[in-house]
Amino acid sequence: MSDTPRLRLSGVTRSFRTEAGELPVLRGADLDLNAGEIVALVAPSGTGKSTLLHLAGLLEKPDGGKVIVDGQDTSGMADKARTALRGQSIGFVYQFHHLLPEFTALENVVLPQMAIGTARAAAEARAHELLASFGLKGREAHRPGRLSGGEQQRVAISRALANRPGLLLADEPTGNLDVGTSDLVFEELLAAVRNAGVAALIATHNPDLAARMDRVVTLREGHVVPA
Ligand SMILES: Nc1ncnc2c1ncn2[C@@H]1O[C@H](COP(=O)(O)OP(=O)(O)OP(=O)(O)O)[C@@H](O)[C@H]1O
Repeated sequence: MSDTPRLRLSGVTRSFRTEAGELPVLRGADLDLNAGEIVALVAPSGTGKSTLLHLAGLLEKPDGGKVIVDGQDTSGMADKARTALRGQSIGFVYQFHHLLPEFTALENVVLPQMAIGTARAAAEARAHELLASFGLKGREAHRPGRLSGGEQQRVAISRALANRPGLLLADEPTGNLDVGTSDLVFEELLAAVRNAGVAALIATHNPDLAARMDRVVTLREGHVVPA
C-alpha cells in the first residue's frame, strides 16, 4: 500500500452567500486520510459536514485550498478529469440510498462499473460477489422498491464499493434505519471497508457508531479538529 494519503484537504475554504451576508463554513480545513483508515466526522448540525464531504467527493469546488485525491491535486483539473477521478477513486453512501428505482439491485451495482469502462460480464460478476457478501443472494433481480430499508442500504454500499475505490465517503449511511438494523448494516459496512483496505470518512450523529472507527474528528470554527 502506498504512503500517499487517499484524501488530503489542505487549507480548504468555502463560504456561502446568504441573505445575512457571507457565511464562512470552512475556514482553512486540513485533513489527511490514509489507506485503510476509517474516520468518523461528528459535528453539530449546520457546521459543515455535508459541505466537507461534497468537496472531498469532488462534487463541488472549494473557494480556496487544495483537495488532493489519491495524490492528484484536483484544483486545476478540468471537469471531465474530475468526473473520471471521482468514478474511479471515490465511493459514496448517502443517508437515503439514491438507488435507481427502475433498475434491479444487480444493475444498480453494475452501472457505475460500466460507466468507467468495465465490461458487462466482469461488472456482473463483481456485483454478484458484492451483493452475496451483504447477504443479498437471491435478491439481485429485485428493484429497490421491493427491498427493505436495510437491504436498500446494503445495495447502496455494494454500489459504492463496486469500482474498488480507494476512498469511501458516507453521510449518515444508516441514519434512516431503525436502531437494530442500523447497527447491523453499520457493522457490515465497517467490515467491508476494513476488508477492502479503503480509507473512509463517515459523518454520523451517533457517538456509539463513531466510537467503532479508528479516529473521530469534528468541525470547529471551520477547521477539522480531533473530537
Ligand atoms: N448552497 C448553500 N447555500 C447557502 N448556504 C448553504 C449552502 N449549503 C450549505 N449552506 C449552509 O452552510 C452551513 C453548513 O451546511 P452543511 O449542510 O454542510 O452542514 P451539516 O453539518 O452537514 O449539517 P447537518 O448535520 O444538519 O446535515 C449551514 O449553515 C447551511 O445552511
